Amino acid sequence: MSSNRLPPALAALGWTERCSREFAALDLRGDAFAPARVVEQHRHHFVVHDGLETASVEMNPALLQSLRQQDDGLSVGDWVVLDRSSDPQRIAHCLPRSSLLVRGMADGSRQRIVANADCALLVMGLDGDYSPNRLERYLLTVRSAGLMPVVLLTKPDRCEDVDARIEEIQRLAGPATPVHALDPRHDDVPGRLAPYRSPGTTLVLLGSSGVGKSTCMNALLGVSVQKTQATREGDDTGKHTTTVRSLRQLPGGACLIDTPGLRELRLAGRESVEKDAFDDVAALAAQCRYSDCAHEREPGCAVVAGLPAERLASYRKLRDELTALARSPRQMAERKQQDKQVHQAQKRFRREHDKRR
Ligand SMILES: Nc1nc2c(ncn2[C@@H]2O[C@H](COP(=O)(O)OP(=O)(O)OP(=O)(O)O)[C@@H](O)[C@H]2O)c(=O)[nH]1
Ligand SMILES: [Zn+2]
Repeated sequence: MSSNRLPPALAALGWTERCSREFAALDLRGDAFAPARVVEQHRHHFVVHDGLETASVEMNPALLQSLRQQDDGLSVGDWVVLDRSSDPQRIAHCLPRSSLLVRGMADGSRQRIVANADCALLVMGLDGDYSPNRLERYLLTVRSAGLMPVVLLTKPDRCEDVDARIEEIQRLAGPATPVHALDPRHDDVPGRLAPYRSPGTTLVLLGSSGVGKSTCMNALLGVSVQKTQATREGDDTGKHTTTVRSLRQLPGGACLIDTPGLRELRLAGRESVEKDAFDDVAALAAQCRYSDCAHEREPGCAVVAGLPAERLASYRKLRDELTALARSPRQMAERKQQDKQVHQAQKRFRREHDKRR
C-alpha cells in the first residue's frame, strides 16, 4: 500500500505503511477485525481509537496470556486489532512496535511508558527542577528506545541566566539534539515545535510534575481553556494536573502523548551508555592507550584526561548503574531465558534443515 492510499482516518492517528504490512502479515480473514490505537490505559481496560470513534475495551484472554508470558502488555500508543465478532468487542492482537519507551522499577521490573512514539519532548523547568544529571538519564532512556529527543526548557522567567543554561544543556545533549527555552504560557509553542510535529508523527511529553507539560499540550491543541492551575508562590512543583497517559490528535496531523510527571527515571538495563548519551566518551575512548580501558586509573586514559570532571562523574554513575543492573538476579534470569529460547530455535531450525536434505 503506498502512502497516499493509507486509510486517512488511521493515518491521522499515526498509522504508517509499516503498520499496514504488519496488519497484513497477521493474515486475518473476514471483516470482523479492525485496527485501532490505544489512546488511554486504565487498570482494567483500554480506550482505543479506530480513526472514527473511541471505545472502552479489554484484551481477549489469549492475547492477555501470550503477552504475560513474554512479560509484556499493552501501553498507550500501541496499535492493536479489535475482534468485533465477540460481544463485547475485544483486543485480539498487538502489532509489532516501532519503538517502546520503558523505565526500570525499584523491584527490578520494567514499566512500559509509551509505544510507537517517534519523538520525546523532554520538558525541564529552569527553576528548581533544573538538573543536567536527570536530563542525561532521560536522553539515555529515550535514545536507547529509538526516539528522537527534543529538550524544552520551561520557566525561563524563573532563571537569571537562560543563555548559559541553554549552552550547558546543548553541550551535554550534543549538537544533533534541539534545545529550546520557552514559556509555554505565552510563547508560540506550535510554531517552535513545528519541525517535530509533521503529519503521522507521534510525540511524547516527558518530565517532572509541574514543569509545564499540560501547558505545552494545551498550546499545541490550540485550546485556551487552561486545565492547568496557578503555581503556588514559592513552590516550583505547581499543582498536579495529569493523572493518566493519553494520546491526542493535534491540529496538523501529529499525535501527542501526555504523561503524568515521573518522580524518578530508573534505567531499564538495556541502554548503551556510550552510544546513547555519551558519544564524547566513545570518541575519546578511541584514543585511550589500552583498548579495554575502564576509564578509571589506567595510564594514558584519554577519557579521564579530556572529559570535564562533572561529565566524567555522571558518565561513571550511569555506567556503573547499568553494570549493576546487568548483574541483578532478575536480568540474569531473563538472559538465561532468552539464551534458552535462541538455543531451542536453533535446534528446531537444524532439525528442519536436516529433514529437508
Ligand atoms: N512561571 C512560569 N510558570 C509556568 C511556565 N510554564 C508553565 N507554568 C505553570 O506551571 C504550572 C504547572 O504547569 P503544568 O502544565 O500543569 O505542568 P505539568 O508538567 O503538566 O504537571 P503534571 O500534570 O503534574 O505532570 C502551571 O501553573 C503553569 O501555568 C513558565 O514558563 N513559567
Ligand atoms: Zn580510558
